[in-house]
Amino acid sequence: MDEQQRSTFLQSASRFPPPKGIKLYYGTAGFRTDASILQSTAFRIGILAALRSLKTGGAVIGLMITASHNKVSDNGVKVADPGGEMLTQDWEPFADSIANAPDPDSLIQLIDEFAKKEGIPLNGTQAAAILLGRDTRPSGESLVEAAKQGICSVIGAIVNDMGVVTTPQLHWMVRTRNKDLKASASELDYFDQVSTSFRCLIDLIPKKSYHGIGKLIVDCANGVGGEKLQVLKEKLNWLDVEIRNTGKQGILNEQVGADYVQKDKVAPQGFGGPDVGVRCASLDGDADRLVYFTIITKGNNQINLVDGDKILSLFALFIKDQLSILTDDTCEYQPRVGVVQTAYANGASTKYLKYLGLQVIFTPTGVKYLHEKAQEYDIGIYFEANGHGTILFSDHFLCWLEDRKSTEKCLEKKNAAKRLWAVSKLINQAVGDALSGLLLVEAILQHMGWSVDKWNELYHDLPSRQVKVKVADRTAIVTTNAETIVQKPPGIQEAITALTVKYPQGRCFVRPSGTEDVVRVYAEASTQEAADELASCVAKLVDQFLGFHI
Ligand SMILES: CC(=O)N[C@H]1[C@@H](OP(=O)(O)O)O[C@H](CO)[C@@H](O)[C@@H]1O
Ligand SMILES: [Mg+2]
Repeated sequence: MDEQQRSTFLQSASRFPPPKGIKLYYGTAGFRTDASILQSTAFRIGILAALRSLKTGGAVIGLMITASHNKVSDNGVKVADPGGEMLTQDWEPFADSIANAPDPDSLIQLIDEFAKKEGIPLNGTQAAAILLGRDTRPSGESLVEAAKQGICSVIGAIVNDMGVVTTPQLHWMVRTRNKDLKASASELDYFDQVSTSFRCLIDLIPKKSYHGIGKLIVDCANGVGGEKLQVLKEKLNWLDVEIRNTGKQGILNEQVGADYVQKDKVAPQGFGGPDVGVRCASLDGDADRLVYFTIITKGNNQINLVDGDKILSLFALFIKDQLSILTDDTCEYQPRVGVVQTAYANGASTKYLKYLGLQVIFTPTGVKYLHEKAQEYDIGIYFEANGHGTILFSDHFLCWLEDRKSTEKCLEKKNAAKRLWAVSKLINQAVGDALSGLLLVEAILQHMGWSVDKWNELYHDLPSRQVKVKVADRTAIVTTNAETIVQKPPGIQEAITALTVKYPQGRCFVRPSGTEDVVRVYAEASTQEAADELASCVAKLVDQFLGFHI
């Protein structure tokens, strides 16, 4: 790096000392911790984002300040790569090392070495471009400022602050700008694209099968999703949607939102007796997760949960139906469809998807793994049970589809092509997006004329239980086979298997969490009592092998 660059780094880095005695990690979803200790991380990851842009030939890179479904006092920093996907895993060790560099000199040395190794020019000759966004957390503003200072300390870097946006909106903007350099890819463009493609799907519903499906109530986790869904509601003149928990009164993610509803299997705050039987949905704090539910009876907040696995099944079914209208065995080109899940997917969902004739693949937990796998297909559909997921379409498939859409003579086939095209425009192909996912669910339910109960009947979830175990060192557990088998410490897998085979339809696995200091235990069996018992026995086993007493 040249002298001017070195002195610019030195001056700005001295204003952002790292927190003492704390080690930070770029985990499953970027850095995430108490907001009060993130200033230096935001600054340093600002630098990283600018370097990433330089490395990718000046492509637009995203930097999002959010801690998703965590409590309001937390915050986080994560980076979006040129395709709108998560930062490449190769750069995570560099992110860790600069976040933890003890002083400006060691920080500059790390940057210098890394830039040399990666062949990144640090002499101001090339421009870097960064899009910045944040969720509604009060700490967001000052962290955005810190990130801006980091970005601007790389000479020639340009930063564009998009303000308060959902995480998927920022990823979408990054992807769209890089795909089409002329595209403005503003928030308005996002709303235009999703509302136009949603309307297109509704207009393509065969009139004879059209039935109204009634009101929808959406819990917005008191986060950013509330104000954005309001924009869509107005744009679509969508009268049958009621938006709750918009953050005007309640606290972000406190007993509200998709994570709370999915993990605790209860209705969020602000929902009750009058909502029994109504189709309800929950977004998380930064609107990248979505689940549906219905309240079962008045007087308690028990719900029927319609989770990410069921959203995945609905999408897969619709796509398969449209593809089978469009192609037959004589077709030269047979698009490859892949469905990607993790071990947390309910066994009944996997069985259903296989019964549909679809190829189901498993990856380790974490969107980056699922997304990467889904990219290998013409149509790759992925979801985590917690409601994060999307559909990816290959360029080759989209070219073929565009041609079919315009040249197809048969109206039924032409309409199927138009529907798939609209899905590719509506769904956010950068990351899971609760708002575009919600519109796709709504369009498909209307297309099918299905109630939420009918949808939920696609298959019956196997009873399951998830528990967490605190251990001395969770990294002592090493897994393989998409986290379903424990390799280390020796002996534990044999003991888990011996317990699991005692339960009809039993399935159980353990893995260290990537976001919390715990080991997670997941168990499934034919009854709830059996699933609970299996989970609790295996949790005891984990404690015996790894607990604090050894
Ligand atoms: C069981 C579970 O829900 N795990 C979540 C959770 O990861 P853990 O590594 O299990 O802590 O947070 C990740 C990031 O949000 C999400 O991708 C993942 O699905
Ligand atoms: Mg989230």
